[in-house]
This record gives sequence, structure tokens and C-alpha cells, in this order.
Amino acid sequence: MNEAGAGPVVRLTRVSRRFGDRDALADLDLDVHRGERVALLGSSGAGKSTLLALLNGSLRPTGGTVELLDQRPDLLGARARRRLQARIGTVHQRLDLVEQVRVLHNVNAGRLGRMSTATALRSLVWPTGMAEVRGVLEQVGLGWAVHERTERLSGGERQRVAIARLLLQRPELVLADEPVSSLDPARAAEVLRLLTEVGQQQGAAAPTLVVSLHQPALARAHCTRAIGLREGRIAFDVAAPDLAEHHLEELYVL
Ligand SMILES: Nc1ncnc2c1ncn2[C@@H]1O[C@H](COP(=O)(O)OP(=O)(O)OP(=O)(O)O)[C@@H](O)[C@H]1O
Repeated sequence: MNEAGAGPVVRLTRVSRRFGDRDALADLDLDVHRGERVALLGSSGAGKSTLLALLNGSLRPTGGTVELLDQRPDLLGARARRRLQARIGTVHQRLDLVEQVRVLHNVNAGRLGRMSTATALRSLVWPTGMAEVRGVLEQVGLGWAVHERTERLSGGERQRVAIARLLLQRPELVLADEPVSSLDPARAAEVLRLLTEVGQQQGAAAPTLVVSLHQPALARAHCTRAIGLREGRIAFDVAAPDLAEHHLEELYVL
């Protein structure tokens, strides 16, 4: 059903996630539809990273149900869950790049989820589809860096390598955990524009993106919807252009 874009990309029903005696998320109901660009706002510890980990199937809820692309990750076997996760692209705060290898190898890792294990291993030594790798690097402005060692790139450039890897993965849902917190305003805007493009290449009418941010102006400019989390609960859920000062006060006033 979701291939046709009919059902929600994400459906959370009464979801909780407890760590020890602390609820990181409590009683959350949330649908995200194809084409939405959702900004997650909230102070440190509000539950944004926990929510994103539930949305890529890497964390299980302790209560309620998580449905991603019409499937329940907790009911899938390991192989089926990996197939589902290959359809979801995540940019973590720590980027998960292998620093010592050339940029092309990090980018090429984006398609490993779509390959057999043998092909994936072979491609780590003899990369295939170099034109495609070059293409996505050019798309993020790093055409020159194909053969550079990843560790030689700046923080902003490494960020764009991680996005090029996503472009190659062609995910149906893009998740990003504070992808612009260390970037200057111009680069932050560029990264958000690129994340939006990752979804657009799917040929869908519009991308589906969930991104945690600390900058309300970026949420207004790049997202369609803004969700505020406070102490693991949804404090507001509004159209991004309607995000106002009083919403932010709900989140950030101690
Ligand atoms: N693996 C874990 N073990 C124990 N507690 C955890 C774990 N992960 C998150 N928490 C707790 O859950 C709560 C929510 O954390 P989370 O990282 O989701 O917040 P956040 O909004 O992403 O914060 P930040 O903006 O600082 O990244 C916090 O109290 C945190 O300490």
C-alpha cells in the first residue's frame, strides 16, 4: 500500500520507551504521511533521539506499537527487518563514516542494504557503479572529493558525504538527528535543502523527512510541520509556518 503512497509512512500508537525508571517517551500517538517534512524540536533530553531511533527500527518501544512503511519492525525476523531498514535512511549526529578510507567507499556503503552480501563485500574492494557515486557527490558539491581520504575533509564536508551516501541508498523515509548543530547558518540551510532532495529523488510528489533541530527558523523555512517534545510527550504539533514564540517557550523555559 505504501509503495503507492497511500498509508502513513510512520504510525505510532500509544508508544512509550522507558530506560530504567525513566520514561524517555510516554504515550505518543503520531502519524507521518508521505511528503511531510517534520521538524522535531525540544530541549536536551526531551526524547528526540529516542523517537528517531524508534522510527528507524533500531530501538523497540516498551509500550504501544510502531509501524514503519506498513510493517511492524518488532514482528519481523532479522533479515526482513534489515530489508525494512534499508528503506529508511538515517543521518546520525556522529555521521558513522569510516575516517581512514576514501570518500567513495563511504558513499558506496549507501547501497549495501540493496545488495547481496557477496556483492556488498566485493564492492568494498572494487567499487561498482562509480558513475553513480560521482553523481551523488557532485549533487552535494563534492565531485572533487571522490578519491580523498575521508579524514581530510572538514566537518561540513563530511556531513555532505553522509548525505551523498543517503542519496545512493534512495530511502523512502529520511531521518536526521541534529544534522546542522555544528554548522554555520548558510551551510545549515544547504544541508537541509540537500536532505529534502534525498526524498525527492524517489520520484514521489515530495520527500518524507523527520529531522531534529534546535533552530526554529530552519524548521519554518524547510519543514511543513513542527512537533515540540517536552519530557517525552508532544507539547505541540503545528504547521511549521505557524511555529510561534509561545510554542518555543513551552519547550525551553525551565
Ligand atoms: N540508552 C539509554 N539509556 C538510558 N537512558 C537513556 C538512553 N537513551 C536516552 N536516555 C534518556 O532518555 C531521555 C531522552 O533522551 P534523548 O537522547 O532521546 O533526548 P534528546 O531530546 O535527543 O536530547 P539531545 O538534544 O541532548 O540529544 C534522557 O533522559 C536520556 O538520558
